[in-house]
Amino acid sequence: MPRARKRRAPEESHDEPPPGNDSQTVNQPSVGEVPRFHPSAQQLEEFGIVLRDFYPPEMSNERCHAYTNGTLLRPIEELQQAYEETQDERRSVEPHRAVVHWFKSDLRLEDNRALQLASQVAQEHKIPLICLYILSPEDLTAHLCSPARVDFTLRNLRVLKEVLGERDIPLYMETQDKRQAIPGRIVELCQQWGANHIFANLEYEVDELRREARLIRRCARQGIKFEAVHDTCVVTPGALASQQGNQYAVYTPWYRAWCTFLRQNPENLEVIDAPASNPAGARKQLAADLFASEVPPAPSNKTLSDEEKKRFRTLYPEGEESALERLQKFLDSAGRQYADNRNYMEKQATSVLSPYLAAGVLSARTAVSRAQAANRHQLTGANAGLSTWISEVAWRDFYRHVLVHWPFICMNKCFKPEFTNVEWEYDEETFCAWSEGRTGYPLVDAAMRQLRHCAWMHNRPRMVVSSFLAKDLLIDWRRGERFFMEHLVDGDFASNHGGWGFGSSTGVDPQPYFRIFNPVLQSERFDRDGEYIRRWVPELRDVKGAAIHDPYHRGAEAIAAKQGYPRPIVDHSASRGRALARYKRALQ
Ligand SMILES: Cc1cc2nc3c(=O)[nH]c(=O)nc-3n(C[C@H](O)[C@H](O)[C@H](O)COP(=O)(O)OP(=O)(O)OC[C@H]3O[C@@H](n4cnc5c(N)ncnc54)[C@H](O)[C@@H]3O)c2cc1C
Repeated sequence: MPRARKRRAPEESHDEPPPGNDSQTVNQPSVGEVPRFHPSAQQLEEFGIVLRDFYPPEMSNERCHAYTNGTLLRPIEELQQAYEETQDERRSVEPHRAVVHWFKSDLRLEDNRALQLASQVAQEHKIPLICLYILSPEDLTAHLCSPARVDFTLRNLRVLKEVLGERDIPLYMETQDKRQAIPGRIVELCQQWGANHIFANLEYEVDELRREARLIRRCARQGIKFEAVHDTCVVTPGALASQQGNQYAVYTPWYRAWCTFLRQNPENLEVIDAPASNPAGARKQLAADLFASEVPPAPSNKTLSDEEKKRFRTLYPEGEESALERLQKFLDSAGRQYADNRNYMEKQATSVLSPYLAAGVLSARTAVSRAQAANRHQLTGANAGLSTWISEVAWRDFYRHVLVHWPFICMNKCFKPEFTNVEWEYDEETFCAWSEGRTGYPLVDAAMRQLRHCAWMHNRPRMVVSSFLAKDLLIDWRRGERFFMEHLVDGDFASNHGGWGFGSSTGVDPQPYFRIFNPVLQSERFDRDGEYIRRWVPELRDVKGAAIHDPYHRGAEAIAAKQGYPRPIVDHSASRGRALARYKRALQ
């Protein structure tokens, strides 16, 4: 972890309630030398992009640069500072009656670093391990967690409780309505259980890093040692630097460095053991209500219908056993042809492991380690399919490394802040047509309907629909980013932001903004026979041949119109010209 330098902690906390919902604060110059708010802040609030119940208005581009050039302290550095400030108190803490592991998005027993560390302390001191999960409806709302993702989490908690119980380890679960109350509640529970040690795996989003920094201090004041450790990435953020010592902003050289690092430090791919069972007497020693704890219900704004629950259970069965089985099956079969097939939507050629990786039911380390073993112990070379798949899992690491170094991307800003100056359209009707799959572009519509039905979408159309929203419709892409999070079962901040940065050309991708996907050509290339479209757009089921990709211009107008399929809402070449002009103007 980088050492924290003495710098200013930012005045605005992404975690604290905003200083008042006062639109007059927007556009005001800042206290100090860095302007606080961006001129379009009000618009972003009205279009539902910045959630002002939780966050301050959109920050100025100057503040983003202040994070980049190191004037403002990054959240990971605030965390490091908390560790340094409390090291004396922490050093003197001795284990007491129990050790706690706090589960967040690491819902598994196998290959879980913090859980194993907690287990080791418990075993060494012959005291029981207690596991904890806190559901925060406010966090789920602030972080735009989809009902499908909440349901998946709750289903996995049920399995976790069972498998932990087999090891006499209790999983205590509760709901905390106010997310600000979580650190205090954790301290309270540790005191109640006589636990002086608590472990958790780090999450790299801004709210979480700042919460953990506060928790380190709060615990230390109470004689409790809180350890938040790196686990979710195969290679820890900050471990890779360019020759100039900088964080990489481009994937290809970063990926080369990632492979080199793993070859030189193969222990990073060693899978970690599951926790040992609690001592035989743990069930008697611990309060009975710990073992009787029930999985909390989904908050009312995150519930699914019974039909949806059933559907998602079939599509994404819960539990790490299911995840490992899916992984192995993929590596043994489709994974070997992944390089050739992965872009074809109808081939089912990808692993669909993203829900498991996002919720931490499967660790990225296990995924890469097993793929490497299947690939004759190579990260690259040997089988092209498996090598390409490893490089895709690496994207997940890459976007987390980017998030840690440029934390403002987690605050409704893009990696290239100058692109927040693009004059976006804030048109609700057009946005609805896109989100409901009524744009008249069959591939876009099929993909959006797949998302609504499966809470998941294949990667290729994710790229197409994000580009379509940002470029063809010129709608502020951050609304699309939000919509994805609110609907995806695999919603993951870093990967989603990275994907939207790619689609809207506002992110780390080095390609210039004038790369604009043509949705019809993409459809012809990656859904050659139109099977994907026919599956998700029933209005076009009877359309034959190439007309499926663009029915109104290829002689299938009568069928499309009869079935009520909409005409294209924009003309691609005209909207392309409009996008190029707007992007160019923003940069000028
Ligand atoms: C606009 C947009 C939004 C996206 N939002 C998310 C998101 O919220 N959550 C998410 O997990 N992925 C997201 N992705 C990345 C990617 O589309 C999904 O990870 C992938 O489609 C999941 O399917 P799979 O598990 O079959 O992937 P596979 O092709 O089997 O890949 C294996 C794993 O590698 C990782 N991975 C693969 N491609 C990427 C990528 N481009 N970026 C980051 N990780 C990747 C995922 O964890 C995935 O499960 C997004 C991509 C775009 C373009």
